[in-house]
Amino acid sequence: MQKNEYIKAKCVDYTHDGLGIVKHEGLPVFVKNMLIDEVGKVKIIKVLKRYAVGRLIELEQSSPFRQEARCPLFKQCGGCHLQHLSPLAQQQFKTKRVQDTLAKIGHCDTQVEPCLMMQEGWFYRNKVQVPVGERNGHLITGFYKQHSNDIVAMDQCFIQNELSNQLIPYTRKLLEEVGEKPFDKVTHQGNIKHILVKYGYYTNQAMLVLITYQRSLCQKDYLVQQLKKRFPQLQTIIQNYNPRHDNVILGEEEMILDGKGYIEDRLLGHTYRISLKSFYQINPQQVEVLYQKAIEFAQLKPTDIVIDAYCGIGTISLSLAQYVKKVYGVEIVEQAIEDAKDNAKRNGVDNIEFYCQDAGEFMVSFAKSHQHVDVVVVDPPRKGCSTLFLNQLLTLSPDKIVYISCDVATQARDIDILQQHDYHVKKCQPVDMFPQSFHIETVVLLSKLKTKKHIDIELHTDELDLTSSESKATYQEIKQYVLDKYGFKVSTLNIAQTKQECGIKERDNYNKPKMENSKQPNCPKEKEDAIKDAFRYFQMI
Ligand SMILES: C[S@@+](CC[C@H](N)C(=O)[O-])C[C@H]1O[C@@H](n2cnc3c(N)ncnc32)[C@H](O)[C@@H]1O
Repeated sequence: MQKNEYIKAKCVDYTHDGLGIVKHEGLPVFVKNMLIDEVGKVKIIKVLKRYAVGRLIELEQSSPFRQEARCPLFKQCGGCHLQHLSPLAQQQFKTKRVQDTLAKIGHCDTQVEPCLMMQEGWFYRNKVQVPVGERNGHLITGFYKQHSNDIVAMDQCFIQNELSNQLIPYTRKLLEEVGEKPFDKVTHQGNIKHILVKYGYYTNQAMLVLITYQRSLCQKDYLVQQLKKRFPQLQTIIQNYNPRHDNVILGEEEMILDGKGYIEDRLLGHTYRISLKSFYQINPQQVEVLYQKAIEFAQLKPTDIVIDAYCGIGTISLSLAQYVKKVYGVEIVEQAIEDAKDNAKRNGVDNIEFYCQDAGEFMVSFAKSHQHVDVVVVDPPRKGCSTLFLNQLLTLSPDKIVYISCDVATQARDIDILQQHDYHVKKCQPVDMFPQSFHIETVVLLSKLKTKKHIDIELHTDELDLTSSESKATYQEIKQYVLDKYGFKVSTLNIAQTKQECGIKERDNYNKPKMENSKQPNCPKEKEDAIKDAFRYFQMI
C-alpha cells in the first residue's frame, strides 16, 4: 500500500473512537466519517507498520444508518464523533464497544445489555468550559482545533445546555466592552483564559466562572450587574485566578464575585449543592438512569453496610442510603466532600459518613479496623482504580461490587484483576451519558464466587435462558432497524415467527402463544425478509 494511492473499499468495523475500518492488502485502514457496510473511494494518507490512515473521497454506497450531522462544525470540532450515526447505530456502536473491550481486556464474556440511550441526545451537557482568544481585534470563544492552540470560534454547540449558548457570547461581549484581553499562551500577555458555566438542569440555576491569568479583573461590579440583569438564572459568579502556564484549566484561588459560590441541582428526589471544583456528572437526565441501574444491580438490604468509593458530592451515597443501614463515602477533593457533608445534612440523611482521603488509603484503614462491608460502589476517574485500592477491596471482600466507569478500557483492566480473585461479572449495562460522542458510561455488577448468595442469584436470573443468538439483539432493536431501513413496523410476533423459521431458539414460552392451539396470522413475506435482513445485520444468522 502506498501513500496517496486511491482504493475502493468497504467499511467493515469501527475503531474505539468511531473511525471506520476498511481492510486493504491485509492492513486495517482507519477512515474518518465512514460507516459499516459503506463502500467508497479512499485516499491513503499515511502508511504505518500495523495500520494505515485514509481519507474518504467519495461515497459510492451509503449506509441506511447515516444521518446528516446537525452541527456545521462537526468535522472540525472533534467533540462529537458520532453525529453522522443514527441513534440506533450509535447504540450498536456503544454496546459492541463495551462487549469487545470487556472480552479483550477484561477476559469476560458476560452478555452486555443494549446501551440505554437518551431520548433526545442534544443540549445535555451541564458543564461547559471554553477558551477565550482574539480575532480581528475582537474576543472569540470556541474550541481548540485538534492538535493545535488555534481557537475555532463557535457560539452554538448542540450538546451543551442552551443557557450556555447564550450566556457565553454575552459574557464575551461584556468582557470586550470593559477592555479585557485574552491571555496569550506564547507572550503571557492578557488576562482572560476560559469562561466556564455550570448549570443545574432541574433547578435552572447557573454558575459563571471567569478564569483569569491575573488577580485583577476590569469593572467587576459592572460585569456582575449586567450579567445578573440579563440572566436571572445566575446564582453565583466566580473569578478563578490561574497564573499557571500549563494546560490545567482551574487555578487554586477563587474569588466569589456574587452569590454563595455554588449552585444546586436535584437528582432522584434529593437536592445537591455543587461547588466549582466538585465533580458533578455532566448529563443529569441520564445519570438518574445510571444510578437507578446501579441500585438495581446492588440488590440492597436494610442491614447492608456500603462503601461509595470516589463519591464526589455524595450523589450515589444519598441515592442509596435509604435502602441500607450505613454508607461510607470517600473522595479526595476537599470542596466536593464539603458539598457531600452539606448535601447529607440538607436532605436530612443521617446514615452516611464522608471522608476526604485517597480511596485506596481509606480502604487500608477500613480493612485494618476489621469492619465488615457488604457492597462497594466504585466510580473512579478515567484512569480507573489504583492497585492499592484494588488490593484492599479484595481484602475487604464484599459480596458485591458495583463498578461504574466512563472508561470501559480501564474498567475492564480492573475487572480482569478482580476476576482473578473470586469475583465474576454478573451484569453489564452501558448507559449513554455522552450522546453523539464515542464516550460511554458502564455499570458492572461483580459478585463473589463460592457464596451461597451468588448461586441463588444465578439460579433466579432470567438471562440464563437466553440463547446466544437471541441475545445478539433485542426485539426493540430489530423493530427499530426495520423501521429505519424499510419504513414499516414489525410486531414482536412477526419477529418470533421469523426466528422460528430461521431456527433461532427462543427461551421456553418466550413470545410463544399463550394457548397451545391458538391461531396466529403468518408473518407477511415483506416483513419476514426485512426481519431476516436485521438478523443478518446483527449477525444472528
Ligand atoms: C467519575 S467521578 C465520580 C463521582 C461521583 N461518584 C458521581 O457519580 O458524581 C470520580 C471522583 O473521584 C474523585 N477522585 C479522584 N481520585 C481520587 C482518589 N485517589 N481517591 C478518592 N477520590 C478520588 C474525583 O475527585 C471525582 O469526584
